[in-house]
Amino acid sequence: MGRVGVLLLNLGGPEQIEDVRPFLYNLFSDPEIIRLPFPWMQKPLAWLISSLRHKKSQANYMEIGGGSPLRGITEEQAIALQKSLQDKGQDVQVYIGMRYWHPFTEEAIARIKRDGVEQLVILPLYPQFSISTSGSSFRLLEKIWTDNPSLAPQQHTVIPSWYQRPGYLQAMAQLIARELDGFENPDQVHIFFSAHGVPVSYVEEAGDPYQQEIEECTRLIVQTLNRPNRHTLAYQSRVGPVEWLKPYTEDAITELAAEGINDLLVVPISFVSEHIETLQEIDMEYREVAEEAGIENFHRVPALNTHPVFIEDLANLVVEAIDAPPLTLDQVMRPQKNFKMYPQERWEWGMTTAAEVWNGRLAMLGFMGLLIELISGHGPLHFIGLL
Ligand SMILES: C=CC1=C(C)c2cc3[nH]c(cc4nc(cc5[nH]c(cc1n2)c(C)c5CCC(=O)O)C(CCC(=O)O)=C4C)c(C)c3C=C
Ligand SMILES: [Fe+2]
Ligand SMILES: [Fe+2]
Repeated sequence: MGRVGVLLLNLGGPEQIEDVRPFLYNLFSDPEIIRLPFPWMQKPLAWLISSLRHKKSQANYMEIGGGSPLRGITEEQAIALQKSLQDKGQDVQVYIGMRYWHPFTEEAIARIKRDGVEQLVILPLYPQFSISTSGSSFRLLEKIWTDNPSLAPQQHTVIPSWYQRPGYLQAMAQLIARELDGFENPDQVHIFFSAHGVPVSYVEEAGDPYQQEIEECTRLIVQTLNRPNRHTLAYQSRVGPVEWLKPYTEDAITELAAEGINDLLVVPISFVSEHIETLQEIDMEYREVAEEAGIENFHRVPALNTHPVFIEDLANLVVEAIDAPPLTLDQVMRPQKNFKMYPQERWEWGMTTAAEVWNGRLAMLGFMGLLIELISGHGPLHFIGLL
């Protein structure tokens, strides 16, 4: 066996307040985050959204100290994983490839090439697969290696998702049990699983398995926890005007409060590190929603970060992947290529789904034109004197 490397894939986050705008630009430039019919629209729209959103986003990052802790935590996870692999007799180098901020995936691939890694294990730090997260990073890797085949390692294997791993489930159950036992009446606490949302169209039109994996993951954590508490699953962090997976976290919290729930324990489940959505959105925004709705005791389970049971399980997962027959990017991405993706749809006449989608697209184009005109002060409506 040649030199082995592990590539940890993650989202990345702005490290300082000035990074927020270019970070948002990178995020919205990703066609897996905003699915548009024409590639040429992607960059102008990314520029527009990052320009309109960055102030609000910066204010949120200011509330957690001016930047995302994601890079630091991911680096600690990489060090802990490498150590755990060494303890198992595996001489493996661990790399980090972020999708939207430093260290970028491209940088990681250059280092992997320079170090002469021959066999690469690709491990996303997202327990559940989504087109918008792991899928996006896989697509980027595919592109890097297609554009420059000399950068590809001799052999690679992909771990698409791993939410059903026993160590991950045990670590989550341990953290939940510890928080439950901090309440006065642990059995009366309502456990509230809050997953990052995605637009409904990802699941219903593009075939994203994310919702199904989140539901299954919640079921397995509850089973592993083996406590009598009631629980709810809801989706947070909605962005933009389209419909996202429901119930929305804020609505579900308000409904539970109306039912008379007094003790709520929030469990973030789509991400294994502390980040803006746990530290600001849950700890500040949703806490306020809950308290205003009458919930007296609002607690949150910390993210796994470098929980030893979790890291040990990741190391076992890597060892198993090294020994198993490889699962290539092509094999993992092939089912996605058969999904109904917007730009590849075939046209049929009448009020078909495709017609509705095109109505939506044209309306969106008009809306974008209007926004650009409102911001720039130039355009056809100004020309004919309507603005
Ligand atoms: C599994 C986790 C995540 C999914 C699924 C996901 C989908 C998704 N996200 C956006 C838009 C934004 N995400 C932002 C930050 C962000 N997203 C995730 C995770 C998932 N996203 C994380 C961990 C972070 C935070 C990184 C950090 O800085 O700590 C942001 C920026 C923050 C903000 O302005 O609110 C946006 C915007 C979409 C549109 C989407 C699915 C289509
Ligand atoms: Fe996100
Ligand atoms: Fe948010």
